[in-house]
Amino acid sequence: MNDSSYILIEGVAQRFKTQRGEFEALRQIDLRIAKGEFVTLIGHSGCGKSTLLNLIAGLTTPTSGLLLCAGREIAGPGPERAVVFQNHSLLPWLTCFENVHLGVKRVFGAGSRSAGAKSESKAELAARTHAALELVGLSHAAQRRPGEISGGMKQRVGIARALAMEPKVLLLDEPFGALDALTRAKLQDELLEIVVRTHSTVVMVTHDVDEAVLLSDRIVMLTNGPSATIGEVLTVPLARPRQRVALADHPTYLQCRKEVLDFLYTRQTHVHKEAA
Ligand SMILES: Nc1ncnc2c1ncn2[C@@H]1O[C@H](COP(=O)(O)OP(=O)(O)OP(=O)(O)O)[C@@H](O)[C@H]1O
Repeated sequence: MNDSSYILIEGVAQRFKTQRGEFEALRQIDLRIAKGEFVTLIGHSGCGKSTLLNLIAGLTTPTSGLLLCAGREIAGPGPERAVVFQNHSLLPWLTCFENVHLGVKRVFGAGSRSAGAKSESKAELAARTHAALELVGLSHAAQRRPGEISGGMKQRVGIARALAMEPKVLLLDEPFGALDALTRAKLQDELLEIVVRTHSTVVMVTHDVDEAVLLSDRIVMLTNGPSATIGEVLTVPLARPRQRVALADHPTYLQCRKEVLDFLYTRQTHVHKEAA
């Protein structure tokens, strides 16, 4: 393993058994993601973006092919790979603090550390939890429950929970999909800052071309399913830190945007057959 193939995906295919027989969602996926890189997966609805992200998360195993993270086979979920879903999946009866703390305890608490690593004290676990909530600007809402905060705040708690576990890889499945445009823009900006601070490797599923260009080092464009594969990979040569307003009429930004739109709406028109 070297830093340029921190996540290595080779010859991956995913087939599902359905009532109408076997359905091939993904075929021949080959991708190397460097340490610290921000990669987005984009493609039409149902092409297999979440299927690929779930494979990297270790939530599913491929029908064929190989996935490695830091040189080790991905054989299941692991604390080095945290996932944030669109529906933020918080436990409604716990406060924001407790929701984040739960993840922190699982990774750093008593009995959870790998051999040789010392489990942390109660005070240390609480400090980690507070720090994560602060990172996403939610210290003031620590004692509130999910039902008492907005959708954007819930999503920030989900991100705080993932970040608090200090994952090497952050996997985001349309984390801002359910939010209004302004909240979405604010969270994208926060994510940009957090990623710079934490040097995380990020793989993010999105439908949003502007989001992909603004956030990514590379955009992986998937062909339509069934049997989707990687159609094109676009490198976004924009310097960081990136400012959305300054980029809005930047020629490189506009060119990248055009290339992704061309791929999606000229080279991949949306004809998709759902699995049974
Ligand atoms: N467990 C499963 N069994 C059968 N088919 C499945 C299963 N999971 C996903 N599929 C099918 O695989 C294809 C890819 O699904 P996936 O959810 O990965 O797409 P997606 O690109 O993330 O879609 P969207 O953008 O709409 O969220 C779809 O046709 C879906 O119906």
